Order: sequence, then C-alpha cells, then structure tokens
Amino acid sequence: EDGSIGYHGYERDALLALKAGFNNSFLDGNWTSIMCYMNETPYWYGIQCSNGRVTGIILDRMGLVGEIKVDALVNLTELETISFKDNSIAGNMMDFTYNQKLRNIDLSGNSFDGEIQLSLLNLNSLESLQLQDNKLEGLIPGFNQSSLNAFNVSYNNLSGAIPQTKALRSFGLSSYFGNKNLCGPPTPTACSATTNLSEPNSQNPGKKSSGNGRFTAILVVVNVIVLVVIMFLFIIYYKKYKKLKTEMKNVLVKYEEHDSKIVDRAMEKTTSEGEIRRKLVFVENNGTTNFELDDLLKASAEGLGKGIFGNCYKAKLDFGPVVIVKRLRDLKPLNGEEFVRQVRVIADQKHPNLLPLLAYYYSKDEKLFLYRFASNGNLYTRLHGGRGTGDRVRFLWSSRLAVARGVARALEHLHLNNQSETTAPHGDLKSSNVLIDENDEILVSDYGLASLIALPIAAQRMVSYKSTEYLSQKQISKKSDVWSYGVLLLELLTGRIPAHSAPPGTNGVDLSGWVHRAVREEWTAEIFDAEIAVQRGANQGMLRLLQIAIKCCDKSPEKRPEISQVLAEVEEIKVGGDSEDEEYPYSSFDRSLTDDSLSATPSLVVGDDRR
Ligand SMILES: Nc1ncnc2c1ncn2[C@@H]1O[C@H](COP(=O)(O)OP(=O)(O)OP(=O)(O)O)[C@@H](O)[C@H]1O
Repeated sequence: EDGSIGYHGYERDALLALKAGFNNSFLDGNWTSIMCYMNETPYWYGIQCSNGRVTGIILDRMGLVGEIKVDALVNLTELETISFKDNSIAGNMMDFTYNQKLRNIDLSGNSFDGEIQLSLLNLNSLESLQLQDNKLEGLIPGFNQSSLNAFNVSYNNLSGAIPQTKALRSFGLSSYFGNKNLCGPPTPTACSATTNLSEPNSQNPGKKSSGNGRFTAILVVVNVIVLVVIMFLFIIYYKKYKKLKTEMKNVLVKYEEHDSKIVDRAMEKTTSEGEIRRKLVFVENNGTTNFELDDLLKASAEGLGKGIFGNCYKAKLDFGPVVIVKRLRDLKPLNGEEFVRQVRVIADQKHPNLLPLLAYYYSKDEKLFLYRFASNGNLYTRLHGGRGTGDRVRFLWSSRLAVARGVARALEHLHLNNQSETTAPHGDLKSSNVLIDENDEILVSDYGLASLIALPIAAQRMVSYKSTEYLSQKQISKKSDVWSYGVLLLELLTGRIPAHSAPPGTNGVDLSGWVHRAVREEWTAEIFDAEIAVQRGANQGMLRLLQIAIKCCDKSPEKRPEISQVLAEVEEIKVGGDSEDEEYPYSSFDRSLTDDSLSATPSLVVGDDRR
C-alpha cells in the first residue's frame, strides 16, 4: 500500500464493494475518488478516518437496500464504529473476525436474517451492540465481554434460553422483548429442559432423533452419495477455475505491457548506452529551448508556495532560462496513457491570455508540469500587496480594466473549447491564478488541472465548488466560472479580498454580499478602491464593470450571463480619457451610483445576493 498518498487502496476497494451492493444513487455520486487523505476531513459521506484509515462507517436512514457480503469488512481492520441503523438491508450479518477494534455496532431497523454472528463474541472492545428490529433467528450467543454496556436484540425472531453470562444478565427485558420464543431471565417464561436443543440452530446443533433406524440408514447412504457428487463437481469446477485464472493473468500481463509501452513511447528515450531514461516531454511549438530532467535537477530552485495542486518552484537553469515547476499531488489514479491524454487537452488550450504549458514529466512517483515564468507576479499581490506601506505601487484603473479584459478573453476561450455542461472549464479562477508577464500581459493559470486531481480534493479546495449552486445542489457548470469571474471583478473594483479565495491566514469578505449591502444602504462611496475612485474620468467605466460583476454574481446560475456576453460588455468599456492622473475626492461617486446609473438598472439592487 502506498502510505505516501495517505489512503489505503484495499480499504477503499472494500467500501466501493459495499457501495455497489447498496445501489444507492447518493452514495454512487458521493463515494468517488479517495475517501480520506491523511488526517483531513473525510471526503465521503458517512466515513470516519484516522491517519488515512477508515475507523467508522455511519450510514443511518439512507434507504439502503440489498445485502452485505459476509466478508465485506475483512479489510477494514481499523474499524471502531459501524452503523447502518434504519435501512432495509437484508441477508445474513457480516463477519467481524478481522475488526478487532470495533466498539459500536448498530444494525438496528433493517431486515437482517439468519443467526447472530458468532465472531461478535471475540470483539473484546465491544461496547454497544444494537440488533433490534431485524429478522434474526436462532439462539443468542453467550456474549460475555466486560466492555459491553449497551445490548439490544429486541423485536427479532430469536429463540431459546437467554445465556446467563455476567454481561447479558445486566440487561433488562427491554433488550430482549418482542422475540418469538426466548425464555429464562429476564423474561417471565421459564425454559423447559429441552428448550435449547429443540431449536434449529447451527451454533447448537442438537437435533431431535428422526424416527426409526432403517430410515436413518437410507438417509446416511443418500448423504454419502450426495457428498461424493458434490466433491466430484467441486474438483471439475476447481480445475476450470485454475485454468481461467491463468488465462486472466496472461491477459493482465499483456495489458500492462501494452500500457507501459504507450507510456514509454511518450516519455522515455534510449540513451547512447542503450539504457532507458525518462525525460521531460516538451509540448511542441512552445518557443523554448528543450532541456533534460537532469538540467532541471541541477537548476537553482526557489519555492513559490504550496497551491491546491501541489508545490510550485521557480527554477533557474544553468544556461539561462527560468521556468516554473509544479509538482502535482493528490492526483486521480490515472495510468500513463490517461495522464498523457489529459495533459494533451491542457496543452492544446492555446491563447495569448492563458499561461502555456511548456513541458511535463510523468513517472509513477513524480508528475511535474513546467510553465513559463510570469515575471510580474500574480494579480493578488499586485492588487493587495504593499498597501499602507511606502512600497505600494499604484494599480491604476486602465491596468485593472486590462486585467478584466484579459481574464474574460481567456475564460471565453476555455468555455468555447469545452462542451461539457457539468464542468467549470477553469474551475479555480482567482487572483493568485492570474499572472502578469514582463510586458504586463495577463496570463490565466491552473486551467484544466481539475481533470487530474481527485474529486474530493477538488470539491474541498477549488473555487467553483464554493459557488452557491455547489453548496446547495452539488452542481457546477460554466456558470460557476462566470461567478468566479464576477467575484474577481469585485476584487479588482473594491481592492478587497474575497473570502472564498483568500489565501490561508488572510481574512476575506463576502464581496458580493458586501457590495449589495453598500449599494442598498447608500455608502456607495466606499465600494470602489480609493486608489481608482479618485480617477474621476473613469467613474462611468467603473460603474459599468460593477454592473457586469453583479450580474455575474447572481445567486442563480441560470440568471448569470454567458462568458461571451460578459466579454463583449467588458470590451465596450472605455478606459476614460485623460483620467489617469486626475484626482478628486471619491465622494464624486455618490450621486451617480444612487441616482443615475443604478436606477437605470433596477435589477442590480433587487437581486440581493447576500450569503
Ligand atoms: N508561471 C508563474 N509565474 C510566476 N509566478 C507563478 C507562476 N505560477 C505560479 N506562480 C505563483 O506561485 C505561487 C504558488 O502557485 P500555485 O499555483 O502553486 O498556488 P496558488 O495559485 O496560490 O494556489 P492554487 O493552487 O489554489 O491555484 C503563487 O503565488 C502563484 O501566483
């Protein structure tokens, strides 16, 4: 097992097998990708984890149907709690032999039948066993764990004498009530001498004598014949099974060879000594000089930070160029072929406002993406950096409008190249993913990476998954990108940090709610960043951009405009004449916001988007 990825594949397989038996559409949608990662909050509904291991399964009142295989829990050795309370699960109980840490078991309110599992007797930490309201039959096993402090088998079809162990004697009638034929304390019914023997129960196989000797002899002969036939059939079956297994193995080996050949072809080269060496794969036409992984390893590297897709480094190669290296982590379990296919999709997204992928590297243990270095940093730092200090470089309206345009163009390109209705083609649009190169060109980064990382990680960390529609309906779409774009515009206009994309350790505000409140309560002068509010000639343009932003941030995704429409409107905004150096008190906004501009678009203030 790969401990480094923080989860355990065989546990995941066990849970997926369990899920398959339930045929439950919610779980089918929710239990995808990995269930837990180290000590982070589990990603799957109803799963508890510790150190990447599954410690609890709690699926109460989920309408679960079907049966649970007897060996379903064999691989979940860290399990402490299991609860399937109030579902409609049928069939025999599962085997608990390998779940020695189990403390709480609640299978109540289902249709479990057959006998109570004897493996429960060996769970030395068992504290609570709730089996009431099922269809269990046979005898109650002699539970005697001193840890047991809650026990209920009421309303089943159990029969026979209640074992008079120290542990079981401590529970009252309510634990046993509603069974077919239980006797002995605490029930009022005394047991007859033959009670237990008369019950059909494999755990107590005493059976009544079945009539005369002749009949018994015939029965024995028939039994022997049946046994011989069964053994014969078993031998035939076993031979066939062995043959099938060997064939399967051959097919698998062939498949793996084929798979690795594809990866090899894409990513490996034969050196002059004839040995295979993995190499960086350069995306064609990128205009850079190609180099080897060794060159990269020799380069001086500076850590830029840890993003949701992995750590980012700036590497200065010995022979001159500077590249950005992203070490991808938390990836979906993709084989080489699938990885290459997804990378091609990203690499093919060519647009002047998208940060181009230069090269990639794939091996079992390491996946790298190499990007062009954008020397003027990211929008987040440009917009918020150095405020209140002498280091602050003024960020003028014309530059902010250029950012709004560049990002909208990039986003439109991504949307036009993605036909899916159920994905946000960027998915993680935020100011730290908008880069500025040496010519002040805008480059949007981190697009397409959602297709590579595990869904729970994406759902937990990516901006799209923080939109209203994901929070309420668990759905994202292109309109989720439009919403992120609207918030980015508000960030540009207000100079404030949005809560949902604030870097760790930074406090952000609910920008959309805040802007609506400001418009309603007429403290409009405060909406615009003082740094641009003073550029009076640009006021109309700022108001236009604010209106667009508010439309993009509509709570209902269907009311938000398409990105093409947004782009068209942003392109129409004029920078605003000679405004750059003109400075007026920013209260000059008051009248225009409350009277002219907003009254012309009443929907702006009606659709309150406070969250
Ligand atoms: N090509 C690049 N040129 C210059 N700086 C970059 C480049 N790529 C990333 N950065 C900067 O490096 C830092 C780390 O980037 P990274 O993408 O790993 O994290 P992030 O953008 O903060 O978060 P996330 O992964 O959620 O997008 C960020 O400040 C980012 O702006």
